[in-house]
Amino acid sequence: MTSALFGDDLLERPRRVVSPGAVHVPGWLRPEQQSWIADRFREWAAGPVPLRAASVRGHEMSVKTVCLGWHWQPYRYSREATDVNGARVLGFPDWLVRVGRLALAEAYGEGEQAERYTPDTALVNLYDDQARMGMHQDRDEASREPVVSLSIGDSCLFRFGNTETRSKPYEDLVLASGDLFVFGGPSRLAFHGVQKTFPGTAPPDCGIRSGRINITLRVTGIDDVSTRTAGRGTP
Ligand SMILES: O=C(O)CCC(=O)C(=O)O
Ligand SMILES: [Fe+2]
Repeated sequence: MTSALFGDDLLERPRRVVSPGAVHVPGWLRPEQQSWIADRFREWAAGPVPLRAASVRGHEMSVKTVCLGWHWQPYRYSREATDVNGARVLGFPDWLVRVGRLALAEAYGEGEQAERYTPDTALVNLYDDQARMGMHQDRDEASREPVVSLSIGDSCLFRFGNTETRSKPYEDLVLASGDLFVFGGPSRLAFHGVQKTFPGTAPPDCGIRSGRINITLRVTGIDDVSTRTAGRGTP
């Protein structure tokens, strides 16, 4: 009873700086926010670019992804999903920019960095019970602004390592539904991956019954001016 009232689960999983610039905030999204985002996920997955497993060096990833703003494929960003169906990806919604700014303020404190943070792409991943993600760096962005990660649904075992190698030292932590994880600064290029999910752990009110959604907000650092003026005739 009191644990439901006073959130013992959150007391047991305190907010934590995992390494300099990498901050884990358990239970940051409220259940109604999680389930609202899960509804948006279903809209995004409906297209124009469907969820797809990206191919990395000829191997399909076990995770399925849909992108907003810019489409990611190994190892670049484009407006059109040329490796899927050629359609232009959905725009990056304003509310997600706001979420990104709130996330940075939560992780690093209020201030100019949080106010100015303007993510322009989101990689939205869906994990089924077997899916995992090998150790990698997020380094296809020209910008080194932080990555904001939001998790909804089943918990997972997340491995967060160092910037030099895929191997130790690293730390394994559980990312549960509603958790925020931000990595920037000296941890921006840390290797990380998802070892496994824990099927059946999605809370009943999170908006998905099974599986895990992870959203990473990023700043591509792509200068769009060349695209916009490519038609010439600009005075
Ligand atoms: O699912 C996660 O928590 C991490 C996802 C990730 O590392 C990525 O999309 O690059
Ligand atoms: Fe990543």
